This record gives sequence, C-alpha cells and structure tokens, in this order.
Amino acid sequence: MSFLQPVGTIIDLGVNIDHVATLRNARGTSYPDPIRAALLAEQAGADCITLHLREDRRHIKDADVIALAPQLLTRMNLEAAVTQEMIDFACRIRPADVCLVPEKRSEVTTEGGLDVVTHYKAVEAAVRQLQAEGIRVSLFIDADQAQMDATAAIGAPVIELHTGRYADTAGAEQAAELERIKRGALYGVSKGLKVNAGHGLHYTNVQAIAAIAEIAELNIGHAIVGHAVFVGWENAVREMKAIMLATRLGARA
Ligand SMILES: CC(=O)[C@@H](O)[C@H](O)COP(=O)(O)O
Ligand SMILES: NCC(=O)COP(=O)(O)O
Repeated sequence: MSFLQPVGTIIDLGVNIDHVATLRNARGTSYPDPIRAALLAEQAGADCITLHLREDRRHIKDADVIALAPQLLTRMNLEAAVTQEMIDFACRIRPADVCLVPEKRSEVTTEGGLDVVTHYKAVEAAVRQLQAEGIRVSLFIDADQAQMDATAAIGAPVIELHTGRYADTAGAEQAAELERIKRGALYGVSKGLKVNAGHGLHYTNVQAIAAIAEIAELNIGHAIVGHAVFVGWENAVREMKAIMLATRLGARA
C-alpha cells in the first residue's frame, strides 16, 4: 500500500491482535501466541498488524512488540499513548506506523478520540519525535473538524476516525454517527489526510463504514478474535477482509 492511496481504491484491513494477548494473559501461559496470530493474519489477508501497547500492559507486552517487529511481512501499526515512555519505545522499534491514542487506566476500552486541540503542544512534540525516526504518524480522533484541522496543522499525515460511538448505538443515533463519520472522512481527505477508521467494528456493522470511499483502512480486532472462537482465526480474518472488499467494490459499482 503506498502512503498516497488514491481515494476510493481497495480498502486495507489492519488486524488488531490485542485480544489474542488478553486470552494468553488470562492464565499467564505462552498460548495463544499473538506473534503467531499476527503472521497467520497476514497470510489470511491482513494488510497490516495493529497492536496497542497500553501503559498498564493489560494485553500486549513490550516483548510482543519487540518479537513481532522483525517478523512482519506487511507493516506494524503500533498504537500508543502520548507519553514520553511510549514515544521513546516506539522510536526504538521504528514501526511503519504509530497511531497516537488516548488512554485512561480506568477504561475498559478506548472511550473516545485523542483531543489534539487541547493537547496540541504535547501531540506536536510526539509527532516530531516519531517523524524524525521515519515513522508515519496517525492520530486516533473523533470525526470532528477542529481535531482534523489541528492534525493537519501539526503535520501528521494520517487520522483514524473513532467508530466506537457508531458501534455502540442503534437506530437514529447510529445513523447520525454514521453521517458524522462520512462527513469527517470527506473533510479529512479535503485536508490532505489519509483517513482510516476503527473501534468496535464487527461483521454486521462494518459494511456501512467500508462503503465510505474516502476511508483507506479499517483497524479491527476484538470482533475478529471473538469470531475466531467459532470459525478459526484465519477464516475470521478472511471473512472480514472479504466483507470489506465486497462492500467497497459493490459501493463503487
Ligand atoms: C485505539 C482503539 O480503538 C483500539 O486499539 C482499542 O484501544 C483496542 O484496545 P483495547 O481493547 O485495550 O481498548
Ligand atoms: N483502533 C481500533 C483497533 O485497532 C481495533 O479496535 P477493536 O476492533 O478491537 O474495537
């Protein structure tokens, strides 16, 4: 995938392996191995592997990132909080992509997008440090124009639109969230940003997001791990990629 993907071309799938590590950590065993999951996901059609090294290391550990980095055939998208510890670690690993995400120790999962506007200086410093190592930086934000303006002003080339509220709602509220994401994707592309999306996407809510031509990549994890329990890991990845491609090609027909 080139960094400058034309709008409306085939959509990428980033498979997030966090919750393979959650299952491993549940008993402190060596299995299921997130590294093996990542390599098999690549063979099954993943365009990149996403993993979130949280400050509390509740799932992915430092050793997972270190072990996986030299083995990936596609590319690593490392998610990290805007802290000096995490930025320094990411600069040592030098993945293709780093996605800066908000973190709260008390959260069960990511609850919203990074507030780039409020934390402009800290985000800008982190982006500069990462870019100095040749890392492409993505900011995980809500579909909000002010957040996208701040992202473009800082010079981060990629955004990942938070789809959690879309995933967690239904009916008119979800329809409104979908429209917000559509408008956000259009605006992001108009600002020259690569627009990705993710969080809470699964096998029946992904279609509406994959149909948005301006979105270049979806990062999906929890639902793929859950579906893998019933169909197997590689099939779960293949099925998600097939749904995304069929939706995107259908939407373009
Ligand atoms: C940033 C994001 O939306 C996901 O990577 C999510 O953070 C997965 O990690 P958790 O399930 O630990 O929140
Ligand atoms: N950034 C979203 C991601 O990597 C996966 O989120 P989820 O599918 O586990 O909710």
